[in-house]
Amino acid sequence: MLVVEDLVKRYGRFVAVDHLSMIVERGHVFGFVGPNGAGKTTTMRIAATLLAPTSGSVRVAGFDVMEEPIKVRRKIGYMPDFFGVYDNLKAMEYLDFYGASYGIPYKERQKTAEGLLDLVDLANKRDNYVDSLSRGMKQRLCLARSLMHDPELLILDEPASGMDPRARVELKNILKELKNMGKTILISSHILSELSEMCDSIGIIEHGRLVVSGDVKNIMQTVSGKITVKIKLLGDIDKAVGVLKQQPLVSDIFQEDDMLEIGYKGKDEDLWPLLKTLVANDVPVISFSKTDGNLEKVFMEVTQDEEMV
Ligand SMILES: Nc1ncnc2c1ncn2[C@@H]1O[C@H](COP(=O)(O)OP(=O)(O)OP(=O)(O)O)[C@@H](O)[C@H]1O
Repeated sequence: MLVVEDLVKRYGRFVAVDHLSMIVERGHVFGFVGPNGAGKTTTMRIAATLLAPTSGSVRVAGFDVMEEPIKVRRKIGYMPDFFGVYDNLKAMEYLDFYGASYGIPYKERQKTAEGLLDLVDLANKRDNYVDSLSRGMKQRLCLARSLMHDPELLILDEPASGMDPRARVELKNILKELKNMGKTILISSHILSELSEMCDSIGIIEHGRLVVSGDVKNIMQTVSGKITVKIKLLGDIDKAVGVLKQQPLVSDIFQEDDMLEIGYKGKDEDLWPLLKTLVANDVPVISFSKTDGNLEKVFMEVTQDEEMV
């Protein structure tokens, strides 16, 4: 759905995006993560046809952003990180205004706007002035605005920034619904944990370069080279630790009460022999499960800027 190839953007001599290539598959939610100034907004603005690249290409649904920007704009819904709203309009009028600018007939855009106000949970604010809405509500309205022309690809630049925890959960639910509706979503954040649960794949960007990208689980395994296994025990922790220490594929062992968390350098199919060994040694295992590990650790491993998570 979105193909970025060898993209470069320079501001004078400063390189903001440095030979970046990535692919966002149709129907996927792709998390674009990186510290402040990494080049996320620049990349997204180029994909949204608002900024010209220095070199390289970006294609949306097969259309090049430089060669066919109008066609690209029909395909995308863009929510910028900073946006203005027209304060003398009511929520419904605001969406209607955007619908009209896309040339959507009156009846159709009224129906679409009502549906979108429902989706972003603002139906009860349809006749309130935009100016009077809270920041989180304005953000949701802006998301609804970007959906008025039923785009296939949503480009959301830090949509959760400044939202309180409740608003973030609500945003996650809205994005889930949009994914179920078949939308492709490119969403950025400098907070990895915000994205890890809702994304199919992520790309980590630093200094304009894509440091790592792909399926969330694969990334964690590739980068850290190990999987994490949680083992719950009915006592006899020392015995379990003793047995685990003798296993060559076990790299680290952390203990928390009756739970052990281990780093395991094997593959999925190497896990059952480990469980078998524990049980054969009379270790009282009551649960044994592979977890997704800690994405934050991966983020810190592949980037150098300590302040970002
Ligand atoms: N118009 C501009 N002129 C000069 N430099 C710019 C311009 N726009 C962005 N930059 C620089 O390019 C780099 C990338 O900026 P960008 O906004 O793309 O980063 P970001 O990853 O979106 O960061 P943030 O999370 O802070 O929004 C930054 O160092 C920024 O200062």
